[in-house]
Amino acid sequence: MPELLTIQNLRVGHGDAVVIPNLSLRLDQGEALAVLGRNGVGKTTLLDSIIGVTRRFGGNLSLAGRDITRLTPEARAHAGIGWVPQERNIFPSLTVEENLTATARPGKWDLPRIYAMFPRLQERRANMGNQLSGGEQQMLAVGRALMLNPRLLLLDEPTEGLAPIIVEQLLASIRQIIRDEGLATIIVEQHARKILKVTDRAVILDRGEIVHQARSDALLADPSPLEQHLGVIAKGAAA
Ligand SMILES: Nc1ncnc2c1ncn2[C@@H]1O[C@H](COP(=O)(O)OP(=O)(O)OP(=O)(O)O)[C@@H](O)[C@H]1O
Repeated sequence: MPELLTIQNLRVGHGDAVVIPNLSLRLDQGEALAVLGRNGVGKTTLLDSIIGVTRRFGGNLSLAGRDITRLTPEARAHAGIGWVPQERNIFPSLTVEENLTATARPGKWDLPRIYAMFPRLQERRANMGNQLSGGEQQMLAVGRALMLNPRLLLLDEPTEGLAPIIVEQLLASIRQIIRDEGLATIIVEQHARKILKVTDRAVILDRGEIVHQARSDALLADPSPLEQHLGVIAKGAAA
């Protein structure tokens, strides 16, 4: 598969603090990557650096062969990076449908497809953003990112704070986006074992560095690196 995202010797952080000292990573077209690690190791900072909202001290990024290192977040979105932030950032005073269409761009992901994937959003299409449950907000955040018709989708802890049945529904939708639609995706997730069933490959971060990388099926077959690097988190997520 041709290369989609290439990160070379990236050094980023916030203010004067370097969170990721020197990270290189490659994602192929259509590939799904899980980013795992304990709290505070820099997973969100990695996603933030791909959308361009961190302070960069060095290194570069390219998307489908185009250098995006110096592009603004808006220009990166235009270049094809869709982002679902941890906070979801739903527009509270817009309806579900307005949230979906406000930033949409033409392509195969349109309202009928989003509603087919998330029938609940169609039922709630006239409700305001601030009238939604956590699960509905997360579906809306994913739907809105897809409506940008991105070539790369970034998901930051999509299942955080959701009830177990909603987590399963959302993971099924994410699996469909990855497996059936072939959309290249990077997912930060605390439910390590659940997300490994959806992704092709995983990296484990510790203090801003990749300390382990493997195919997801290999990590599921031998989860000892999860236990070594994630400790109680991996065990807690085993169910
Ligand atoms: N906007 C910010 N300003 C200053 N420091 C920040 C900011 N965002 C994150 N940090 C710091 O950067 C480090 C990495 O945080 P980050 O959120 O990337 O980790 P994480 O692995 O995503 O953790 P979590 O699972 O808790 O979200 C932490 O020490 C955090 O306090």
